[in-house]
Amino acid sequence: MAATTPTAASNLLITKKNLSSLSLISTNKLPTFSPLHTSSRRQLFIVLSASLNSKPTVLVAEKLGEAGINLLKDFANVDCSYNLSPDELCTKISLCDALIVRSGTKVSREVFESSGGRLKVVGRAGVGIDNVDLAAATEHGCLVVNAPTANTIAAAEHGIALLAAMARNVAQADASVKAGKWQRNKYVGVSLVGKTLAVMGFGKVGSEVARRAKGLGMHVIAHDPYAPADRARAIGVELVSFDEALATADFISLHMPLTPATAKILNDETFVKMKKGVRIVNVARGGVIDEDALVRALDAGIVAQAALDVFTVEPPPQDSKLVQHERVTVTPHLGASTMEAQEGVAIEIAEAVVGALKGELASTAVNAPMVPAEVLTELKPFVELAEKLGRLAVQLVSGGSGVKDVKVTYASARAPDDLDTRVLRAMITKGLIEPISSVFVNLVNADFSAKQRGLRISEERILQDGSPESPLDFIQVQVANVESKFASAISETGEIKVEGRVKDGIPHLTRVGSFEVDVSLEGSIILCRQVDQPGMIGKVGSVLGEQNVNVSFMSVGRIAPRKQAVMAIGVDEQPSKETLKKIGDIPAVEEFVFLKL
Ligand SMILES: NC(=O)c1ccc[n+]([C@@H]2O[C@H](COP(=O)([O-])OP(=O)(O)OC[C@H]3O[C@@H](n4cnc5c(N)ncnc54)[C@H](O)[C@@H]3O)[C@@H](O)[C@H]2O)c1
Ligand SMILES: O=C(O)[C@H](O)COP(=O)(O)O
Repeated sequence: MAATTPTAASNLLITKKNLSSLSLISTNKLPTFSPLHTSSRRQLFIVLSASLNSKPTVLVAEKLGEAGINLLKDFANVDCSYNLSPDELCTKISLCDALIVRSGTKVSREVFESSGGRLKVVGRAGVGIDNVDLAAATEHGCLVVNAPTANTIAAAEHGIALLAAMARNVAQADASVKAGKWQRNKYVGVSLVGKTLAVMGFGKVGSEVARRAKGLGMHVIAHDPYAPADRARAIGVELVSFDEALATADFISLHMPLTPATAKILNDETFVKMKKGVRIVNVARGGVIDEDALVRALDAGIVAQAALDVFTVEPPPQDSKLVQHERVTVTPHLGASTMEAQEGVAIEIAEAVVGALKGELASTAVNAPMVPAEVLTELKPFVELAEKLGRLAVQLVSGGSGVKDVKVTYASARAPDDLDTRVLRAMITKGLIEPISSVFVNLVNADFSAKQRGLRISEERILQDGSPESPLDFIQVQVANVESKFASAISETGEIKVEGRVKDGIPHLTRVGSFEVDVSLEGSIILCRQVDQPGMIGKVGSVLGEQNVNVSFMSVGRIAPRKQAVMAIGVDEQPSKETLKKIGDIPAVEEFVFLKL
């Protein structure tokens, strides 16, 4: 009877029944464990795989500060090609590992599709990522990073510049003088001091604008459904409802991101709720204002003036009524355009892109879990453990049983709030999916890939007594409603169960089904169920030794003496089919499975 069932992951199942001849080999290899054997340990946060061997190529599609370009050049081939048409970008992208843009380049789904899987990182040299199709990036496993802090002050200063320039008609008066006129009465402005400014969006830029406006003697209120009231209070700003902000403000300054919820948030309906003669500044995104409605509100005298740095379509059409309106001051998206901000943004994005290309987890990732460096260092061995448990669990499923329901249990002495499991879940998902598919799973697309495959992953935390020094005691992965090619992997409750711990920084498999084992998760593993009797370790070890397969670790878990036992054997090399057959031929061996890590 044929004994092997090779799967997509080249696993081998040999059951005792299927074996014919028996041959015993003398023991010539003692089981050894080398905790220093780390050569097979893989980079944990691989965002890139192919480019690690050769210099990656970074396409810089918009002007970037020199310091950033130099940083990139130290690590990659840098192609600075500005003003590419969408077609040219799609053509070039298939040769690039990373792309860096500002707000002027649309990184559409077509760009990701055209990349043929090579594009691994998109760096947005700035804050707003509304020009990047994030869903498409995630589906293609492409990390998107931004530079969220370096241009904050520049944007806030530009907001204040527009506020003051608008109030004193600076742009209009300048144009008038240059046209040979001297209209001192026409350009009488309004004062800022004592006026109420409503900051809409109290994030990085909004709070800096608020701080500066207070310095100008303005009464500042803010609307932001997600901002903590104490942060606002700390700089003397009261958080109010949207309607209250509209009803009480003399000036409104917009600082929220463009999202489905904020698109055209200022529209015909909301303009009528404003104080007559309100003045509006927008350095956020053009799309948060219904621009036609703004023209109507200006003409109706509801809005006295507007100062706009951003537009729904950039550049706006030349004959735009809004841009040409005499009470509107415009700048061509200059919020981030200071020498200082552009150098800062360039360095911030170059470091993020190079880090991502090196396989490090970016702290400014937009479409992947952001894990602070110190947390990551602590979680690193558990991340490796998580992926390997996923790999083991899925390889234990017998062909034909679709994996749908996976339960992950994290046992820890830390309070749930102190343990961010997103990275661990992503790596378990990677382990579960990669051995049985051609999909490349990373932190970016793990949840998406699981959903695509109908894989439901539920998570449970067990709060343990003891010191919370280590983030986790053990991780358990259970696959429900499947059969196993290694019957002993099925627990008392009917699921495939594998459990692991980290010992001395090395991930270990510590339970299979109901059997306690202890094998370091390096190289590959043979699980073997046998009748517990003397000499078994030696017999299996000698079969492997004879074939020059190095055993790195061996452990035996048993129900009771002389009853059934499960032996877990770590091997550095992949044993041949003949070797595995010989193991199965050992009389006491009832079933065994070879699992690749
Ligand atoms: N003109 C420029 O050159 C320039 C430069 C920098 C930033 N920006 C833009 O400015 C905006 C703010 O940037 P940031 O760095 O301060 O971002 P941020 O994420 O720090 O702040 C955005 C704030 O908006 C809040 N918000 C979300 N939805 C809201 C809603 N419906 N109503 C009110 N507030 C809401 C968020 O809670 C957050 O506090 C972004 O759109 C960014 O793209 C423009
Ligand atoms: O979102 C941003 O960071 C600003 O809008 C700046 O965009 P820019 O990089 O195109 O100047």
